[in-house]
Amino acid sequence: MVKVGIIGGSGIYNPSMFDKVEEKKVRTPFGPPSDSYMLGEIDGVETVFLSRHGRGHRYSPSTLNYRANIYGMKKLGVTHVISASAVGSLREDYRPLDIVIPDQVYDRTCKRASTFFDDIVVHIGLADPFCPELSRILYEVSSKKYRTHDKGTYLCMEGPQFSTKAESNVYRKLGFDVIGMTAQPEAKLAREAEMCFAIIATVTDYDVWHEESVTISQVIENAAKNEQAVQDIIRSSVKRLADMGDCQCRHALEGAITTSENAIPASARRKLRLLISPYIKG
Ligand SMILES: CSC[C@H]1O[C@H](OP(=O)(O)O)[C@H](O)[C@@H]1O
Ligand SMILES: Nc1ncnc2[nH]cnc12
Repeated sequence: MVKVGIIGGSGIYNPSMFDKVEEKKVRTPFGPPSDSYMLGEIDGVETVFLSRHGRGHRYSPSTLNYRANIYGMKKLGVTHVISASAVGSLREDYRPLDIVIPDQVYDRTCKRASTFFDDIVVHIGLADPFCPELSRILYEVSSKKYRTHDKGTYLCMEGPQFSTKAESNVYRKLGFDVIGMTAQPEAKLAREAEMCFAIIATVTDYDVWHEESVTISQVIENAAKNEQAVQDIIRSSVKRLADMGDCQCRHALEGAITTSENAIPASARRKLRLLISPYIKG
């Protein structure tokens, strides 16, 4: 059974693409998520929405609780997560208001808890950090109506300040395509939680290699201009996800739990049961 989670980023705070909405608070062993989850459905498929930064945009990319947000999705039975994100462009041909479905990410964050597994040792594979199948569906749906790029490397910076011109130019020279502040550790955690995860990125600006400066009002204004497009892409993709077959992402922990079963403390078993129970007896 498919259940689709949607994480709304800057400029996307409401699940107005849902048919009916019920609000649910979720408790997690990692603390509180950014907000309540909104439960609903799209064309008969169960859906869950969470505002990444919380209502009123209360949490910055460095302070928001990624572990709680992703754990909450897992606890609600979500199998596929679509993240909506605002990004700056690092190349001329990825223009403001274009849509990008990134296929790679380069992690430059340094202040964030980026694994569920502090109490046991788990090494998952992350060579392809975004689910290729989910990304393909998002691209196919989006490109029918909107100017869409099917790949790109997302440079995830710590923030919350925007880049300097020197940094922006270095990122371009290194071949990165778009820049944002939230793709990691979200993608890592979704993989650890064995959920398919992909990003619909809206280009809001050309970052500072091209412009004199980037301002938050410019980002929010352009993200809001594309809100209807993002909601439309999600609505049209959900039905197709219901037909998506099994996927490697859903088995990411197979063979990845390195700590011997008999060395896993009872407290860790309790805390991590939701994530590791298919692989651990008792
Ligand atoms: C609001 S300006 C910078 C902010 O926007 C993006 O957030 P999100 O990915 O949640 O749309 C970017 O990553 C920064 O966090
Ligand atoms: N230029 C930029 N840098 C970092 N994050 C962003 N989000 C949107 N535009 C951005």
